[in-house]
Amino acid sequence: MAHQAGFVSIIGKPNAGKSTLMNALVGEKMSIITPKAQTTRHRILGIVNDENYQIVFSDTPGVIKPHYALHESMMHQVDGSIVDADLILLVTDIYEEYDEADVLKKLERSEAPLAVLINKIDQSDEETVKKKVEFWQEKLNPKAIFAISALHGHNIKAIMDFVIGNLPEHAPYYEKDALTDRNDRFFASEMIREQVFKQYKKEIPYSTEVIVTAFIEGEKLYRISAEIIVERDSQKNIIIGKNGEMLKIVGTYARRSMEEFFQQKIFLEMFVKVIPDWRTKKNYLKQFGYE
Ligand SMILES: Nc1nc2c(ncn2[C@@H]2O[C@H](COP(=O)(O)OP(=O)(O)OP(=O)(O)O)[C@@H](O)[C@H]2O)c(=O)[nH]1
Repeated sequence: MAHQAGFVSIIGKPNAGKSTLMNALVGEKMSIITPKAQTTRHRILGIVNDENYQIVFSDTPGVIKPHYALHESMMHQVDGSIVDADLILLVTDIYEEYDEADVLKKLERSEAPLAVLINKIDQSDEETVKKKVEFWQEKLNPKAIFAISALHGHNIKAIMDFVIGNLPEHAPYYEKDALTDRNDRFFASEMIREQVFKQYKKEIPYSTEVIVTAFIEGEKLYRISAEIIVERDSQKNIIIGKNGEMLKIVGTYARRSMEEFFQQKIFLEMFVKVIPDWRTKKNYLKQFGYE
């Protein structure tokens, strides 16, 4: 049998459940998940390997109208993943009020086969699901529609079967033992960012970036140093919290996630640094890995 391989892009609005789906499909925690919109800032590859196929999933930032340079970079990554796609999975939230115009506009650029995934059906009822299926059938006439719960793993197998059934014949794009294109430093910084999104309110998560400055793999433990970057002194104080309590909480949870992910004891130290308006400055964005 000829080997199959292809790029499968997971696209949708913020908070639709793209990262949750990606992790469910890949069977590993590749992407961080939080209840807040715009958690994902980079395109992240999650690779599923089998003797006969290689599926390269892309988790992407939620589609928004860009308000500053960071958003522009995020949307470029979405565009790139649509151009590359052999197959597109459009993730929609069952509660979304049919306003997917921005996403649909982006999809116009692609001729790749499309499946619409109606997510979070665990929070819904049969009648609503049926109406949504009819809506998408009418609107896009996609190759397939699945009603799913990414969180509860409902219908994930059906999506996998669909993907494998529509994967082109191709040699593998990555080594057959590769899981992702990202390195350990990236995942460490994402696990800190996940806690920043979970522990702080309002604009703090959106004003924050995390950079891992040292990652030393000792025999007994990994020593990880990171900078939490914010835009203003007032934000720095909030991140640190009274007597450093908030930063301690972030560190504790992030360290636990890292210990699970790396299967290693972790020593984590973090520093908070102010870079005024980093989100709008191309030179900093480049330095932080946004193209
Ligand atoms: N009830 C329910 N919640 C879900 C489901 N899938 C995802 N969620 C929740 O929806 C929220 C957003 O999930 P994510 O996977 O981070 O969404 P995303 O589309 O990657 O979000 P962005 O990074 O903003 O683009 C989280 O709180 C998830 O737990 C689902 O099937 N059912």
